[in-house]
Amino acid sequence: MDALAAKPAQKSSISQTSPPLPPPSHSPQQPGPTTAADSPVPIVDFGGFCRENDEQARRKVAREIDAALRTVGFVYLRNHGVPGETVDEAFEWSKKFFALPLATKNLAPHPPGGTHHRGYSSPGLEKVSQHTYAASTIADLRAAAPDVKESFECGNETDGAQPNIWPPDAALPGFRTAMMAFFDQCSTLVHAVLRALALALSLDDESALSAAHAASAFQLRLLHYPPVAARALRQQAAARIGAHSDFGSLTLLFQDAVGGLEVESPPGRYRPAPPVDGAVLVNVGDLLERWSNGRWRSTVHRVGLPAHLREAREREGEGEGEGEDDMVAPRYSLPFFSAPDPDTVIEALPGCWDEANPKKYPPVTAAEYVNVRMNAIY
Ligand SMILES: O=C(O)CCC(=O)C(=O)O
Ligand SMILES: [Fe+2]
Repeated sequence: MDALAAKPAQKSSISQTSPPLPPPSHSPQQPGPTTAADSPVPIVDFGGFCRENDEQARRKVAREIDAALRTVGFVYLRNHGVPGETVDEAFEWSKKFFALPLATKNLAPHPPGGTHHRGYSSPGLEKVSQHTYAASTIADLRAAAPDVKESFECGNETDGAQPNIWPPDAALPGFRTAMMAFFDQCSTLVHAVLRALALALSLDDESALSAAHAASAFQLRLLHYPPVAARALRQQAAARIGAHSDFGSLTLLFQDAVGGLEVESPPGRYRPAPPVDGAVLVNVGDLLERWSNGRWRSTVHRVGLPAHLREAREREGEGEGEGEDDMVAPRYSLPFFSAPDPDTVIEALPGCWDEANPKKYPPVTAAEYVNVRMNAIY
């Protein structure tokens, strides 16, 4: 199947007869319990959504996720259904992959350009940015503050538009099978969260959003941020991942214990989104923000100095202090990006617009939008 081949764009037939669910009883400005003292990201127990016969519990979860995505654009889900051992194993495989010699990793090279996003990218190949720049500008940005990371991308084995690029099986036997098993678990979770979002909007068909992702042409990314001098991150001579928003609909993020992820919420202020034991972080991408007519926020985020190191520094004052030359521990994370099927026309969903709140964005197909963004980062 050629998922990105130009099929005629199909009009969305997603419909809704009742208004979206009302927000939860706590104010949307304070959408529920959060984790670190200064983290704005709420924690929701997703287990209730999986209780098929408990409509009240399912609606409560849908309302809580809706409230979090409307305010912060990020939410932690507990009891998300991806077994803890599976997540741990995925991290182990990622560590084994990145521990291979560079020459072996380069046997699965990421192709040049941004349209075939698979395989291994060595440190410095990708510079994530929020905007579409000319190639020379991207080169300048990279030289000024390189993203100190390496990555491996893989997708659905059925995605003919972007075939996977694996290292030879003998280099890491079992890697491919394990990655695809993890991929399937993550896909299942994305489809479940999409059902919760459809319920939040009171769409007639709870599977309408999930159905618009029927091809599951998603992307699993293994990320390794090697140790880096705290000073370089502080002085912005290097970045782990620069400030950006994601392109697609929903991103799942599993992170190790190191920390350093920050979300820009409220606008103009970065606050931590630290690892939460047993929870997955879920965030909205640009296409879902457009599709929801801005109801759900695609929030800018970045990875830099872990909060405890920044706090220590603040306590020491701004001068050259102890720990200035410290190395920040290596960090591993596993983002999983979903996007609607390429020919899906992204325009305001029912329940997300009316006369008082008209459609904000012109329609665009998922493929058109993602291609513009992808070409800006390689
Ligand atoms: O490594 C992380 O925690 C974040 C990664 C991320 O934001 C991305 O790959 O888009
Ligand atoms: Fe991201």
